[in-house]
Amino acid sequence: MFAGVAVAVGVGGFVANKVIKKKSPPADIIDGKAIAATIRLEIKEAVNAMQAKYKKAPGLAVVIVGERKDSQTYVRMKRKACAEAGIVSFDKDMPASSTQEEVLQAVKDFNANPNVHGILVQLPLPKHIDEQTILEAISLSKDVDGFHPLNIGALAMKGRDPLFVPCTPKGCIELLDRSNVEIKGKIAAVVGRSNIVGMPAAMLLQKRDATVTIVHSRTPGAESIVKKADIIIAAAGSAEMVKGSWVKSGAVVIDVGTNSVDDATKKTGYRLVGDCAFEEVKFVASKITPVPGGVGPMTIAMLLKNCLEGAQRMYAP
Ligand SMILES: Nc1nc2c(c(=O)[nH]1)N[C@@H](CN(C=O)c1ccc(C(=O)N[C@@H](CCC(=O)O)C(=O)O)cc1)CN2
Ligand SMILES: [Mg+2]
Repeated sequence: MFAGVAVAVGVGGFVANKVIKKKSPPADIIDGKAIAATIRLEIKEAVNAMQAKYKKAPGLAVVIVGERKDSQTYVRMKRKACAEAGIVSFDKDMPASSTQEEVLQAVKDFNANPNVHGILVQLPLPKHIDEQTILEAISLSKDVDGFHPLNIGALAMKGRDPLFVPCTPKGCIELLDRSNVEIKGKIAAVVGRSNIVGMPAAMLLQKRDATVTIVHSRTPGAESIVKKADIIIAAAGSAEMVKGSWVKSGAVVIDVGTNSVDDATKKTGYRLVGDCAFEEVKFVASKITPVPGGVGPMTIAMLLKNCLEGAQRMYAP
């Protein structure tokens, strides 16, 4: 944001009024990587306490179908995070040619395994597999991704709480809470309406007494709606879509996007950018998450938290 400051400038006895455009100071950075690291330590302590008391560790089944590089990276990160927290991971790596029946069977086997407290199927699945059918086969009490329609339904209802809340939206709320951002009574805009982020994020904000608008690709005047928001969750999956001009001065911006864009200056040939034009938005917002290092690490921390909570419900209901 630019603040117009009128100053008197003297030049060789000549004084003129000149407006100097002064940039607002940049937003505070919400350090998701650091917050996630703190949460992962908290989880590790709780896992140790569970071991000491019940001689049991939480178990997480991680199912991946196919060889997508990004999915393999996320699954590797999840398994490493489990190991560090003392959560036992049960691996099921299946070829892209697996049939829907084979994936269903893997889920059913994990449903029946008493040492498994959480089951996640990495998304997206290969095209020939019906995602919804697989997600609905996961036992409600092990649905650590929170994608089962009954968990989503409870999230949508007043007076009901789901057994599990989807990890990325849960991470967004945790970032707001741990950054002392009040949600109650605030105007919020969620950009994007996906089942795994936008829609549940909107429901969570509403449950916390924010007034929420979901903006999506068919929303007329999206910019002017977003500009009214005190809290913006950008989850459209579109690189740098939310410009500085879309953001109200002082708004808090949570950027869920992880879009890779070509960058010849990088060894990898690409870099990650969010759904917000960070270099513009940071001069308008009061707080903002970076990409990478914002919401992404929280997704994994919340997965561990959900798995721990699932195990705690089984041993100490
Ligand atoms: N079953 C699920 N599938 C998918 C989910 C999910 O929650 N459950 N979410 C996404 C991918 N995802 C986890 O699975 C995920 C995405 C990004 C990150 C992350 O830490 N990103 C880092 C950058 C990592 C990099 O360098 O590539 C960051 O933002 O700092 C973690 C998890 C889709 N599928
Ligand atoms: Mg499909």
